[in-house]
Amino acid sequence: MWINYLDQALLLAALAVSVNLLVGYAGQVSVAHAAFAGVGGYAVCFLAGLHGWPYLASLAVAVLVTAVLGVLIGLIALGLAEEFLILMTLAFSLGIIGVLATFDALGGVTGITGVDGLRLFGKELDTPADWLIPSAVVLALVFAVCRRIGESPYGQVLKGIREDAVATRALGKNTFGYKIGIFAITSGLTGLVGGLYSGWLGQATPSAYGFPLAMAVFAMVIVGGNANLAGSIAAGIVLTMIEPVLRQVLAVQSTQAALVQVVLYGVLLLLVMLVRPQGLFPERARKVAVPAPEARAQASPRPEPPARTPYDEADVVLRAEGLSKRFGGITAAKNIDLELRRGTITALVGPNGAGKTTAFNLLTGTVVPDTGSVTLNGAELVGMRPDLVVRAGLARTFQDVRLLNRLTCLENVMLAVPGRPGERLGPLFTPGRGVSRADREAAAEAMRWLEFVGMADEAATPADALSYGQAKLVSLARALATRADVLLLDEPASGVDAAWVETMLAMVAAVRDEGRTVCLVEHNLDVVRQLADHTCFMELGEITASGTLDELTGSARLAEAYFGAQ
Ligand SMILES: Nc1ncnc2c1ncn2[C@@H]1O[C@H](COP(=O)(O)OP(=O)(O)OP(=O)(O)O)[C@@H](O)[C@H]1O
Repeated sequence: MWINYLDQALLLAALAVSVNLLVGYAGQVSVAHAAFAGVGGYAVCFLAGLHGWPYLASLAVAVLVTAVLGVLIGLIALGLAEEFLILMTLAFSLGIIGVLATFDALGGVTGITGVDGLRLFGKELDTPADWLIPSAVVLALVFAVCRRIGESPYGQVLKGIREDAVATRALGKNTFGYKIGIFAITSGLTGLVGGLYSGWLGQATPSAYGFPLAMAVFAMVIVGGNANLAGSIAAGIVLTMIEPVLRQVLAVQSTQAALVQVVLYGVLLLLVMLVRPQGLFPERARKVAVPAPEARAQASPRPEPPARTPYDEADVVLRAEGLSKRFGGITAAKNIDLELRRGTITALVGPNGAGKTTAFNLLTGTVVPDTGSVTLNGAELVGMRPDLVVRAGLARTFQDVRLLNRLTCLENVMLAVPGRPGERLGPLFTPGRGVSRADREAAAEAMRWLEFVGMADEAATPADALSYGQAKLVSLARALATRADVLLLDEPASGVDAAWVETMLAMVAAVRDEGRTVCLVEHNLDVVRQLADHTCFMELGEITASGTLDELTGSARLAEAYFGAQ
């Protein structure tokens, strides 16, 4: 009796672990995963139960079918905002269960029942005790896979997506690809668990995989703690055991016990969300070790700054021609021509709403222009995904900083370091030390950029504990760590307290002295005067004047329209 419940607890815990990888790490809330488990369960009962397939082969099909289903549904649902994702996956979950219940071959509304005689490795799975080891092995396997992914550079990218998908994409990550990938992996894992669950139940029925199961799994994830896989196991086992304890220990009737269990799930969920929204166990923060000073020194020493070339003689690195963008009736960008020259700083100035941030969005591919072209070292960027634009060598910072709050400063910057093998699944599951070695090197490189901006002492500090000025410096380090040649800095000094402005100015000048090309949007003309080699004036989406700041401020029209008010 108790062993039977333990089997169930282990399998539900495995479901909770896989859903936690999706919800807790990647922040993608899916209600469809209980239904994916149902697809796995039906696949096994249909193939092994009704058609005599070997159990292992039918489990493999269950994993494959649910992973493919995950990709298909992910492609439709994951482009949506998070609140719509919940609704969309709820709709898919109802649809999947509804479709399964319509096929006569799958037993219609009663499902496939009376499945027995399943065998694994020659052993018949008959009694609850027979299911204990397969259930424990599946839980261990799901835990190992989810932990490997979650606590790796891949998992760091997932957490980045959870914190701020736009900022993570601006660090060169294909966020949509990662979302599809993790949706498919967790779907496949739930399909596997469903295959075991239905085998253990001896049936696959629409009611077993409906909304109550989805809620039970959510309760386990939330009570156990987001991104805490061990917490999900503990919560999975404890919550599943409520019903048997009510029945066996407190002698509550079985139908009442099931009802009380559902009510308790609800109460627990409410309590946890009100009192401890992060779950009973906090997020299991992966400790990225702060590199020792020797390790940092070895990480690609900075080359001597090249001698500076006068602005007019410097090569054009980035050229925008005829960029235009309308949003409904608003012309946010009109025929913008812009040249950024190697090793120089260009400033974009102009009144609020002039289109400066839009210009950055158009250059980086965040917004697709209606017309025009952008070339970086001769290569066309228009039409390229924003993460590929970063990889091509054009990175940006944001006016509102957009650090990944629950990640440390070091993790924020590490995430920008390109080419980490642990961000791909293949190397993660290949034996060898390549992933951890590359990770140590990335940490040393990230540390070098934190040192560069004077933030090395805050490496282990979560980003949300920084002052605004510190956060802007870390965001600069993060842009530098992308190794992009051209940096677009959106108001690097705005909102920064006086104590940090000088540091920020020195940093931006140092970035130029390294030979990188900078374009900055800035309202503070003192900052522009100190930094910019060239200034473009924007109004109503157009660049209407350019030259040195003194030339622009000398224009009577501009002085009256804008500079006079400064
Ligand atoms: N996604 C969008 N949808 C609709 N309108 C937009 C969008 N993005 C920008 N705009 C509009 O385009 C115009 C230019 O905005 P933008 O933010 O680029 O100006 P800005 O010069 O950066 O302003 P600020 O100095 O205040 O940051 C504004 O009228 C703005 O409302």
